[in-house]
Amino acid sequence: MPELSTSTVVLALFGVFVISRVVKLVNGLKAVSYLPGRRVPFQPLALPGAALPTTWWNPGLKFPWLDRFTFYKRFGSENVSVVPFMFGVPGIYTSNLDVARQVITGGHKSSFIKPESASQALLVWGMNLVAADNEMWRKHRRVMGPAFNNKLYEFVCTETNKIYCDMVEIEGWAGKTVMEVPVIQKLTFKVALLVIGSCAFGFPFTWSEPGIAPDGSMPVQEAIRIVTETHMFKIAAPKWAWKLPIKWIQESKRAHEQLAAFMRAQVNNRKAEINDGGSLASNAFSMLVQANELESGKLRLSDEELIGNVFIMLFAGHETTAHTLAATLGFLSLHPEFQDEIYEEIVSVIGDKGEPTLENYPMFKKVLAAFYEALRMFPAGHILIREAQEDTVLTIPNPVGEEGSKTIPIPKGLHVNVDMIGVQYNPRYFDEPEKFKPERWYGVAPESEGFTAFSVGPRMCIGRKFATVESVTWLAMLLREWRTEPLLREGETVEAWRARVLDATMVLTLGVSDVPVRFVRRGA
Ligand code: HEM
Repeated sequence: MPELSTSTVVLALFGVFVISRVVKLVNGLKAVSYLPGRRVPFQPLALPGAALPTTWWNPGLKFPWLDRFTFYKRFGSENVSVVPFMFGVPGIYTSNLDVARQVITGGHKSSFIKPESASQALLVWGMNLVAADNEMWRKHRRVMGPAFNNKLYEFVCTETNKIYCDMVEIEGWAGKTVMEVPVIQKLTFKVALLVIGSCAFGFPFTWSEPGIAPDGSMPVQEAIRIVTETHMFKIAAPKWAWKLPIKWIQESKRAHEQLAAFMRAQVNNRKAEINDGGSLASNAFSMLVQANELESGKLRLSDEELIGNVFIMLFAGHETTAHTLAATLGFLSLHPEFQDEIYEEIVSVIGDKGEPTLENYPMFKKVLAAFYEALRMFPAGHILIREAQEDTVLTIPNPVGEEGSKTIPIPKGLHVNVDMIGVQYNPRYFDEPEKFKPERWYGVAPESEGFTAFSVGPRMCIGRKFATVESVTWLAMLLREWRTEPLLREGETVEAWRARVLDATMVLTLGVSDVPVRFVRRGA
């Protein structure tokens, strides 16, 4: 037999590789029923595609944001496919709500679930409502549901008022006429963390930095802050990385361990209190334990699941609310006329000195509209990933102006991703979607499903009212006293500020870039 030269072998292997990639592409195209779209080397939502920057050849994580005006228009459809030929699974991206409803509404009969790869990051503290599917989801929602009630929202309202007053005092705003805040997220993240700390966890957090406890242990407030800030490391780092003698890694490890022990003790304390007939506190943790004690057998959550649900409130509710508040102030800085309308509304509801209450929360229609509009333009939960757990079908409505719909087969394993940015910028639902127009929400009931950025159907965000009560309360307190303006760099125009600042950052959630603002005291 003639000997094969090295170059022949390399060429043959290369040929096999090319053929295998062509086969992968052809299979991918078949899986998405040849829907038009992008053909790319890597799936955008998984490694390595997600880690590489968005370029002409790699969509990356940020493409739904960068292409928000053009992606669906370019392919003439609200449903577009992204098929990788090197690595990853093919997927359909939808900006259509009828299609979204078919995949995200869940329920025990749903053909779609959250893929394991997407839920993994959420399981650090135990199974929870966000990560669960099918029967497991029903079990968690049944226990979590009762904790989200008016007693909790009243507590959110009073705590937010208190946190605002602490902020003014401790940050030294009292008596000042101008306050420059180079990154408003520094404040909004702290507000959101303290509100979740008090109202979800039930710990009395304070605006001033907590010191080290006399026995040298880390205070809970500090542990929660560290755990929140190092969450991505916890998800991504291999076990050995935790042994590295790097100060912040060791600090994070200590924070995780202390918090885990603390939470276990807290579950036991709360159970004992409830079983002894003690009065029920207003925080979500206590109400969750209470609702769970009423369940029995398979319907009862384990201690680990209870803790998983308390933590998921932190991860689902902290960054999302903080970034939306930052975006709201960013947009309002560009719209002084709208701020004046908001100011009049606030004074008409609570006067010059009063504090917002849950009762008057629905009267802050314009404050809420500003928050909802900022959320529409920066939808924090920007991508809802689902995977077909069996062969099924999707009904796809025809383009705007054409009656009817068509049905396409969806094979098991295909990803159908609801592109929330695509939905919120879809002209079918919002006219002039790229414009900040809070008035589009006037007259829409606060509980309406129209605010789709919180998702739709039974799996809609359970923390929606928590987030809006907190945000409206904080904004009402702030905007009654202060006017917000863009904090410009030397020689910068307002248009340049807008282009620099109102851009997105994207990791687990979508946020706005650092927002620099200047607060000017009203009447000064
Ligand atoms: C502006 C703030 C918020 C936004 C934009 C937001 C958005 C969302 C979205 C889009 C979902 C659906 C996710 C999916 O199906 O994959 C969701 C679910 C969820 N959110 Fe929020 N959220 C916010 C605040 C909160 C807060 C404050 C909490 C808790 C205190 C919270 C807790 C949850 C939970 C537990 C779920 C899972 C619900 C289920 O699957 O039944 N969220 N959120």
